[in-house]
Amino acid sequence: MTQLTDWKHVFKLDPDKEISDEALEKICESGTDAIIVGGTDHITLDGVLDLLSSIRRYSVPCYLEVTDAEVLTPGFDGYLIPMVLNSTDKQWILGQQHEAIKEYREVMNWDEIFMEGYCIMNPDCKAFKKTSCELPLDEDVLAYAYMAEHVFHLPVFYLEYSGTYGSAELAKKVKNELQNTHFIYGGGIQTAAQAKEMKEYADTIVVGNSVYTNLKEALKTVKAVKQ
Ligand SMILES: CC(C)=CCC/C(C)=C/CC/C(C)=C/CC/C(C)=C/CC/C(C)=C/CC/C(C)=C/CC/C(C)=C/COP(=O)(O)OP(=O)(O)O
Ligand SMILES: O=P(O)(O)OC[C@@H](O)CO
Ligand SMILES: [Mg+2]
Repeated sequence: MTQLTDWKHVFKLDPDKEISDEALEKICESGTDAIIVGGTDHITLDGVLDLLSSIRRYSVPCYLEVTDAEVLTPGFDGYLIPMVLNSTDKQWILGQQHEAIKEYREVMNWDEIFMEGYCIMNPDCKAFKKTSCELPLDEDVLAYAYMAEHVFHLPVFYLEYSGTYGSAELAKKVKNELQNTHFIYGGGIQTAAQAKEMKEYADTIVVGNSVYTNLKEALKTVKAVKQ
């Protein structure tokens, strides 16, 4: 199975959104490196389990991005745990994680768990509002990337523009800041050209909403970064 550090392209599917069997087949058979199941709002255990069982018809690796401890469930190939570095509220950096660790530490297998240092850059997205983020300047983002690698030794730094296409110039600067921490970019990728541009700098690009709005174009992003 492809390791997270080898991922070039992933699709992120939201258990709160409808997807047809036909669309799911195209996504899972697209050649993407993995599917991440995750979202910010209305994430229920039933929704997560339904999506997991549909994805399990295919061989693509499937990871859960844990945004609510209530939906933690076995059966995924791996678990991604966000820490929102530009949140102004400690609960989204360490607090929720701390509470969950008290409950789950006995069953935590660190070979399949990856902490993600998030920097959320779109003030209009749900995750930015929910986690009371402040919009960082470029120099702040670079300092967060530096902290992710050298202070917290996080396996992943995630530059998140959910819902809007971000700055490739900033992504380039972030890449230059990271040597060991894996760099994920996500947000607003709708076309092959955008996927290619961000993949110049990010180790992995994530395509989310556009699978629900223009699947045909979204599928082209896979080939664009794998050539
Ligand atoms: C039982 C079992 C199998 C256990 C396995 C062991 C295990 C994995 C234990 C984990 C324990 C642990 C530390 C859990 C953490 C729990 C937790 C709730 C952490 C907080 C995470 C967090 C900071 C969430 C905030 C929201 C956030 C950052 C979401 C990230 C995803 C994101 C930005 C989505 C984009 O928004 P989207 O929803 O797509 O927006 P649209 O709908 O507008 O598109
Ligand atoms: O939905 P989009 O904007 O593609 O963003 C993907 C992902 O980074 C969301 O967490
Ligand atoms: Mg989404």
